[in-house]
Amino acid sequence: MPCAPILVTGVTGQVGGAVFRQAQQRGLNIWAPTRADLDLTSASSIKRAMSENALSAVINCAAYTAVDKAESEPELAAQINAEAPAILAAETRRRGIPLIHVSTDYVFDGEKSDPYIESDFVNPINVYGKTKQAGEAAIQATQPNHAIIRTAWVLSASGANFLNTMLRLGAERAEVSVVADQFGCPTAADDIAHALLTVTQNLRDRAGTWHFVNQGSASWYELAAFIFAEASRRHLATPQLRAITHQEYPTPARRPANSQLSTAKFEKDFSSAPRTWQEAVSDVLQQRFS
Ligand SMILES: NC(=O)C1=CN([C@@H]2O[C@H](COP(=O)(O)OP(=O)(O)OC[C@H]3O[C@@H](n4cnc5c(N)ncnc54)[C@H](OP(=O)(O)O)[C@@H]3O)[C@@H](O)[C@H]2O)C=CC1
Ligand SMILES: Cc1cn([C@H]2C[C@H](O)[C@@H](COP(=O)(O)OP(=O)(O)O[C@H]3O[C@@H](C)C(=O)[C@@H](O)[C@H]3O)O2)c(=O)[nH]c1=O
Ligand SMILES: [Mg+2]
Repeated sequence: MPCAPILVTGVTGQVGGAVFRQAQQRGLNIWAPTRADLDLTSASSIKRAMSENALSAVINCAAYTAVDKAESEPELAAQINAEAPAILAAETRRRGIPLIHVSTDYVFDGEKSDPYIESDFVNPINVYGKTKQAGEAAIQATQPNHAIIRTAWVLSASGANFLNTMLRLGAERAEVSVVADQFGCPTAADDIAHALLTVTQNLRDRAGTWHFVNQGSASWYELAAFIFAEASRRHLATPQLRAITHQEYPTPARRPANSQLSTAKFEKDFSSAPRTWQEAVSDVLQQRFS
């Protein structure tokens, strides 16, 4: 009997799109409805979509990801990032299938100086982070058969992300200023997708939270400098890049000063080590310019 499909949400996004493409390459049976067929703001839409098919697992890649806008739309962000995962948790539990859920480094406050491990205290400092943390908590309380994969600073060739913002601003302006006092782990959507499929296929009776990011860390400024150096190598015009503090770049949402994640647990449990962020970002730029 062929295996029932894996439901993947967020297929029009960076991570969901990459999961969909890689799953197809692996010959997996995937069902990836868009928002029109599965609207995460509607409990009845989620339940209806899930009852249309027998499913073997759910990978939830959809989210409200506009960090600054979330500060003025907290209810909508909570519906998508907290209430929808709670419903997915209840529905997957009822069906006896695992829920693989994507979460974020922004569940941490950024006060730690070392990379965060999975058991570290969560203390989100913005609305987006609070709603993502509430989603994690709902899943942990409802569905024993789950994997929460926290990732960070997601980049892809076509998505709405920092890399594409920098390339756009770099083409428009002579000078670009970027904060140099917030540190994290830039990560390619393709690498996260690979990790999510590895977890989905090897979860067995394990449950829990794992961190997955590309290796190494950078400030947003260092990431911008790397992106422009690679662009310049390809003979594109690049701006003067200026390092600033986060106080010099006021935003509606506060962001953690250090949200590096340790991947030691993922590497041990899934026998797989991520590549460096520089390799991953080079790859994204290669795709972007080809
Ligand atoms: N982007 C990042 O830097 C990071 C992301 N993450 C997490 O990774 C996951 C994937 O993020 P990423 O791929 O970057 O996200 P994107 O912003 O690229 O995509 C979000 C996806 O969610 C879908 N979505 C939003 N609202 C709804 C809704 N009401 N009903 C159905 N679908 C909806 C969007 O659909 P539509 O196209 O219709 O809007 C889109 O497919 C998320 O859980 C996010 O929190 C974690 C760390 C960093
Ligand atoms: C556009 C721009 C941003 N910045 C700063 C603002 C901010 O501190 C930092 C990054 O801004 P962005 O809005 O691109 O990134 P942000 O939305 O904070 O990215 C986050 O998204 C969510 C979904 C996550 O889960 C996180 O892991 C993280 O990737 O760069 C500058 O300093 N100069 C600029 O020109
Ligand atoms: Mg953003």
